[in-house]
Amino acid sequence: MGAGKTTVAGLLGDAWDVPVRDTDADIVASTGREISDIFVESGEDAFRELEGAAVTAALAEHEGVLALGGGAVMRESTRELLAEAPVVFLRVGLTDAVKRVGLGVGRPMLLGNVRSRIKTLLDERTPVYESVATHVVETDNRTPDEVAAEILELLA
Ligand SMILES: Nc1ncnc2c1ncn2[C@@H]1O[C@H](COP(=O)(O)OP(=O)(O)OP(=O)(O)O)[C@@H](O)[C@H]1O
Ligand SMILES: O=C(O)C1=C[C@@H](O)[C@@H](O)[C@H](O)C1
Ligand SMILES: [Mg+2]
Repeated sequence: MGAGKTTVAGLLGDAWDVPVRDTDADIVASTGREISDIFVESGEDAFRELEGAAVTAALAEHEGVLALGGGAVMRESTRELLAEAPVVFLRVGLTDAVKRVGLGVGRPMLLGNVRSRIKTLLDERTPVYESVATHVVETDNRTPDEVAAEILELLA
């Protein structure tokens, strides 16, 4: 969270002139509920089921750029589906992530102490992100435009 997946996906879509999808936005659109409401009302497991279905649908239907939710690749079936595609891991360090998410509003996985929650998630997830990625791009101290420019070069 705060790596810039949604932001950078939009820039790549503009640069390549291709459609962009975002699994978080797809879940909100298909359920008519905000992500934080899904977590509160139905729990994380229910959200992860919806997310798995959203990734499956997007990878089947969509040609363009797909931004995933920050926890999507923790699901094995999602990792398997992604094996067919170039996958860019936008790396963000703790300090920049904390600055970018602010109080973490609308990000239920950050409830409590935002800094400590981000540290825990980064520690748990970084090895998984690295295992799924075909490309790793550093985002600390770089603007979204600079990040997108590197990806355009990597995937040219
Ligand atoms: N490289 C960057 N430098 C500074 N701010 C950034 C950068 N990338 C994104 N941001 C800002 O950080 C915030 C979070 O970005 P964004 O929503 O794109 O992250 P995300 O990875 O999609 O997060 P989530 O996993 O919660 O969906 C936004 O306010 C965005 O403008
Ligand atoms: O990192 C996570 O687990 C999440 C990231 C967001 O993109 C949303 O998918 C949701 O807030 C959960
Ligand atoms: Mg996002």
